[in-house]
Amino acid sequence: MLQSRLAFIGGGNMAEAILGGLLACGYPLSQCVVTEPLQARCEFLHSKYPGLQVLSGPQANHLAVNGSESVSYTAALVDNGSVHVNPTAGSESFPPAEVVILAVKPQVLRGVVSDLGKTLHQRKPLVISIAAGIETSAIARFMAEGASSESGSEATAAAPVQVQDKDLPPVIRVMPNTPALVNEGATGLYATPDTTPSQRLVAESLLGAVSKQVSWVDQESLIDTVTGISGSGPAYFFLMMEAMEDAAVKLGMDRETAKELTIQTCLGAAKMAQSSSDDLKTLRVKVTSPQGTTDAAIKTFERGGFRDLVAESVKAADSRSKSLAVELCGSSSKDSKL
Ligand SMILES: O=C(O)[C@@H]1CCC=N1
Repeated sequence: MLQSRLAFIGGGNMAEAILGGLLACGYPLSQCVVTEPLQARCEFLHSKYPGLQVLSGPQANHLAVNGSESVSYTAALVDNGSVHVNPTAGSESFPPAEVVILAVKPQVLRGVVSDLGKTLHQRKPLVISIAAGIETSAIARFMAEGASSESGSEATAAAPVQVQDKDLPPVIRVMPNTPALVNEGATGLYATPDTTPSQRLVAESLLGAVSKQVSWVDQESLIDTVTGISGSGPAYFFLMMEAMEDAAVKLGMDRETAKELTIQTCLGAAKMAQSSSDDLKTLRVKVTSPQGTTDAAIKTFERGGFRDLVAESVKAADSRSKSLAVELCGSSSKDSKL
């Protein structure tokens, strides 16, 4: 696998899932740095991944992207006083990041990217965003705001943008899902036209480390649909499993047995769907004997408007992803169909 120097901005669950998957595939720990504002989370990451560079404090993101020589790194620690690092890595220098993975919540992305604007503009790493809803054009705008501002730390909508788009780092927007935590993720990716094939390959192999399915979409608005299907999708299946478990309990089964049978049924159905040459409808019909038990259940689902409800729910997630862009960024990309 390609072994670019990686900076994870944000050390939450998805960052950890990607990092953990990469390390499990043999990606060198020394090529990764994570920034994380919460001290308890830093300590957790330190203890789970001994030797991992975990930076915290106001300069952490800049250090992670810029890298540091041994001397200035130590000086930065002393001068700043609030950058905490894994002591085992404290005496090492580390190079600038070639890939920056934005793994912070969409609500704080603007501040983080704007603050990093000058550094990103100078270093031009490949930027990969996993933030739901935030479009690549908005990320470019935040970088430009930060790169153009005097301090590089103030994000205001009115900041004059002097930096040209062509001078900004390329951005790839991805939507993984939480099964990445168990190496079973499904990820959608969208690359802006200024990314190169080798940058796309880097993104694909990084996300591929924790995803069994990696799919590119050619319109950015389809990332919102990826969110509606696979990003949010695990929750739909958990809801279905909860409902099945509750139904069996109501019929007199103990909860543990109901849970185990439900989970294995879900897993078995998914494995059959994945390995069979039959399409999903054929697989369903094959379980459904005419006038039998499954037929009774499926007819009840259909009468209750199950398909319309699912379509409406996926559309609601897709629409929410699009409206997040407007709420948090004040505008949407050209190809969004709002
Ligand atoms: O619910 C959310 O906003 C995020 C995006 C995809 C999964 N969870």
